[in-house]
Amino acid sequence: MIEVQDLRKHFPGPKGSPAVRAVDGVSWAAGDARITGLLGPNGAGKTTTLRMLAGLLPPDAGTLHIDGIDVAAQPLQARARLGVLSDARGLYPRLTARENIVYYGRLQGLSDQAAQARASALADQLGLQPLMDRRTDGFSQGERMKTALARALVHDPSHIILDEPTNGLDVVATRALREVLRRLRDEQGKCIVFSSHIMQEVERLCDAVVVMSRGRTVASGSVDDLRTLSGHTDLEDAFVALAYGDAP
Ligand SMILES: Nc1ncnc2c1ncn2[C@@H]1O[C@H](COP(=O)(O)OP(=O)(O)OP(=O)(O)O)[C@@H](O)[C@H]1O
Repeated sequence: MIEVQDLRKHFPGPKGSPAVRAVDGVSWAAGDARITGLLGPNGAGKTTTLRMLAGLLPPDAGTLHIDGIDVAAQPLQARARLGVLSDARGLYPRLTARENIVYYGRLQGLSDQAAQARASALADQLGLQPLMDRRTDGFSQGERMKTALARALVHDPSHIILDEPTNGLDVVATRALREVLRRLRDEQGKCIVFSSHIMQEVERLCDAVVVMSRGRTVASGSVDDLRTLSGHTDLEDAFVALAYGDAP
């Protein structure tokens, strides 16, 4: 389970301007064996929230817990339970897909043998086999995403966070990713959180949705709860009403 409580992060604004309130009082919880969507328009604070959860950025205030472990107080223990697929993907272009995955496994404390075995198992699971011994330089967006996902899963984390994972993916790759995430939820009980700005995408996959806007949590619940809360049956209308208030 992931719990985020009254999280805040401000960045200094350009000279003479007020600080950017990237995250300004965000609270939510994501349960095990569930897929939770962090839904918000551009600049809502989703990436900043996920970066703090991953221990990559210190919060100004608030707390983050993974299975009750305080990310600030015990970052290594928290990190061990977390698989992170960042927006940037961050693969080493001169290494093959296999080497990228194994290297990360080694960083996570796996033996070489265990990391190699995990890489092969994940390659089967994600349909990566034909790519495993190619350098990732020149990989397509979908190939990069699959490799980065395998790398995020190499240490078999119980929690997985994904920042806009379908960015740049075609419809087939998007469907394949959805299927993988469903299997991780249903067969392995993983706690999965992913960010998106597309309501329809969240509807197809998520058990629970947290709507963020301007650095705050503005609504949370099931997709049906959000429809009821906003008074709109059309999902796009519901999202616009919740995220932008009275905007068109
Ligand atoms: N390092 C930084 N320095 C200054 N401002 C930042 C920094 N990182 C993020 N911001 C600002 O914080 C706000 C929230 O950004 P964030 O990337 O978290 O939003 P997001 O919801 O992930 O948006 P998107 O969907 O466009 O990726 C934005 O206004 C952004 O410009």
